[in-house]
Amino acid sequence: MKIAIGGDHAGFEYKGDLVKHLQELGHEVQDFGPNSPDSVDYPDQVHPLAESIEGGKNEYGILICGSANGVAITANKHQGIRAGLCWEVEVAELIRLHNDANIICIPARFVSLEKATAMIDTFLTTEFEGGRHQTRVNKISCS
Ligand SMILES: O=C(CO)[C@H](O)[C@H](O)[C@H](O)COP(=O)(O)O
Repeated sequence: MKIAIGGDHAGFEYKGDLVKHLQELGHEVQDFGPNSPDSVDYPDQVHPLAESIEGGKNEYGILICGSANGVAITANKHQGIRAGLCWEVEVAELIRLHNDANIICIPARFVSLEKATAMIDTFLTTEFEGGRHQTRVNKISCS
């Protein structure tokens, strides 16, 4: 799978380990940064990552920062994005199962690397359920 990953300085430490994990699983990973732990502004990484998914270059995205709220708010400004904030593995399953999310947002300051990894594995292996949920997803866009 083609996967985009990015976030801000608060997620930098986890991002390196997650890239390695995804590559070991055979995924093609595009890293949108940051490339150091120096403080950055998360929209600078989120917008190009979201555009790469809207344009079809990547299938799914992983955004990782401190609380995951800023990256989620920013990503969801894009019409073709459904970004879900996850803090439990079951939530990572539900954003795919019920919401057809194409980006998972991970709060690095509030979950362990092990949980972040498990959430990503679940996110990438869960299919959208469709049915009543497709009706709801179709109503999300408001413009
Ligand atoms: O919401 C956020 C960005 O998506 C995060 O919580 C940021 O990582 C956080 O706001 C960064 O705070 P800092 O004090 O500048 O490290």
